[in-house]
Amino acid sequence: MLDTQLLIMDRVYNVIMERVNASIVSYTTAVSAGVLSCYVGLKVYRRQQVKKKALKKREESRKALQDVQRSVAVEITGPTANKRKEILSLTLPQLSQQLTDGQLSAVQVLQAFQEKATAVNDELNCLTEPIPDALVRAQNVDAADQPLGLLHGVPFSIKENYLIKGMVTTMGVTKYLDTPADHEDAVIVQVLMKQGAVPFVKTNIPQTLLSIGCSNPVFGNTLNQVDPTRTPGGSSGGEAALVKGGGSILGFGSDIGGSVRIPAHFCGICGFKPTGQRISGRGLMRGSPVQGVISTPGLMARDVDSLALGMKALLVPDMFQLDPQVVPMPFRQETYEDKKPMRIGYFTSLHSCPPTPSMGRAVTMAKEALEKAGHTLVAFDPPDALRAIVDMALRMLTADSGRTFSTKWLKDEVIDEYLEGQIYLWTMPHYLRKIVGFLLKPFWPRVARSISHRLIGSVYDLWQRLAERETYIEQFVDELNKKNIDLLLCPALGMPACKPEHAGKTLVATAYTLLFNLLNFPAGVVPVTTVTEEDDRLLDDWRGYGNDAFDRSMKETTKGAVGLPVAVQCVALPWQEEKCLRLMKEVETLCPM
Ligand SMILES: CCCCCCCC/C=C\CCCCCCCC(=O)NCCS(=O)(=O)O
Repeated sequence: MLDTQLLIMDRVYNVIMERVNASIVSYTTAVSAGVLSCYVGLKVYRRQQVKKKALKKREESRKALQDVQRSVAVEITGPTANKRKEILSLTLPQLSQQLTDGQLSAVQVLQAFQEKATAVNDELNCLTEPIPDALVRAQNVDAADQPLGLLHGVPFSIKENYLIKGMVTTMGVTKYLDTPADHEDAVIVQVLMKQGAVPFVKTNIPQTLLSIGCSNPVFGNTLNQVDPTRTPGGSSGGEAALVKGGGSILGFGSDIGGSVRIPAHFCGICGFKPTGQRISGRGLMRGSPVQGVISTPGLMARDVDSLALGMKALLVPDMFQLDPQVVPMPFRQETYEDKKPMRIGYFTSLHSCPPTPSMGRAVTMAKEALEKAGHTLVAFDPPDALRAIVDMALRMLTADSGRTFSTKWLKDEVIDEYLEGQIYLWTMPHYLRKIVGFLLKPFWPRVARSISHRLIGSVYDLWQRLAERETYIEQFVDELNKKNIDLLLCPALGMPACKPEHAGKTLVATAYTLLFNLLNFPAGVVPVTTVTEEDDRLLDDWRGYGNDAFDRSMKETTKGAVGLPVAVQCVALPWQEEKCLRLMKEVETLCPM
């Protein structure tokens, strides 16, 4: 009897447990499915909200730009239109002279540039927003009893990452759309305004600023006027596109790996980045607070004299007071105007990153012209460039394993279509870098090396890298001294303007610009030629470093670039901005475009 009872109880227990188990499984499945769909739903919802927010801002900025455009519209054939054409054809020194003499008014000049800038924007999408009180500022300049400074009444444009009180600064990231700058304008803007200049528009950038393209989910993609299927470059791409289109006479950007020089070269204008702390970077939002690769503001214009005047206007006591970290050294006009023959080092290629054919040809062209003009050109081979670019610069740029990207800038953001692949390069985990590097090494050693480079794992590691950089700078300077040279002429980049979809795959081309951020030398680019049919033919046999993935992307994007501008790069020793600009001016004079 007891046995039967036990058996029945056992069966009942089993039946109950089976049911309980079954319901636990279905309950757990249901809960997990619920949690998962809530998570996915929330993600999708958040994404939509981010997209909506971005589109709302884009629409607002489009309307604000249209309002400006309407407010300055005039009869195309009337006298005002003719005067505006005349204003737009002047160089910066001519324009500031005529404003100072009272031949032109600040309002008249501002309106000419507002009309042109908005027209260029209709074509290229290079502007982000108009600066709201530009007209009032121009009116105040006109009301002054005497000229206010070197740039009395000159309108200028700034990259989106320059803070302007009351305006948002986003770097193409929507989480910053709700926080307009409440403090003060960037120091550069303050100093230029004290010199009588009028900031009037902000220009487009790539999301996060660490790209050589110019696209972001808030303001969209900017086009290159010379070939709209190509990018104007980055990160100061909107600025270069605007200056090239004639919508601004003086533009300001920032540069940690070439962001002023690359877009200037892609668009066919002049661009200059000084030594870090020669001009103030205070009030600029940065893509990365990296150590050892120096980010600095820079200038863009159609000619070198305009860059020199821009520098002169900045290097004044107002700047040294507003930012005491800036070296208080005024512009040395006599060095810029010096006529003594120069001794210049040159190279047409870095062994670790050979440029596509037009880039080396441009250097040879400028070298021969300089020699003919009486200067001495000496071959120079930058020491250990691959180690400098990969083991020092790239390693320091990715020192935080991409955490600034993934947690600070891009968490819960829509990532720009042209940035997606590149983000992976910054954020790839160390173990994966090692595996990918190991697999690629036998076929593409350079690609393997730049992917699998060791991340910086400790403060000790960081100190070692910073010390290595110091030693490298000394080694580089020693090599220059041995040859008795303090100026360099070299390719502006590894290739002419690329297509936006190739911007992330051709970063290797930045070896030429990044090197001088690592060294912290002043450097600028001047257009000297355009890509020819012959350059395009030579490209067919071009293999670069070893026809690896980097070379193939550079080749693919360079194919068909006939007619695109090609610049050379001029470089000087730290604090020798005036010498660098002098070499740029000489190249510009000897190789007119
Ligand atoms: C010779 C071998 C090369 C190996 C591969 C190197 C790959 C290079 C990878 C990355 C280079 C980073 C360049 C990033 C573009 C920089 C754009 C820029 O300057 N942005 C400005 C940011 S700022 O904070 O406003 O200054």
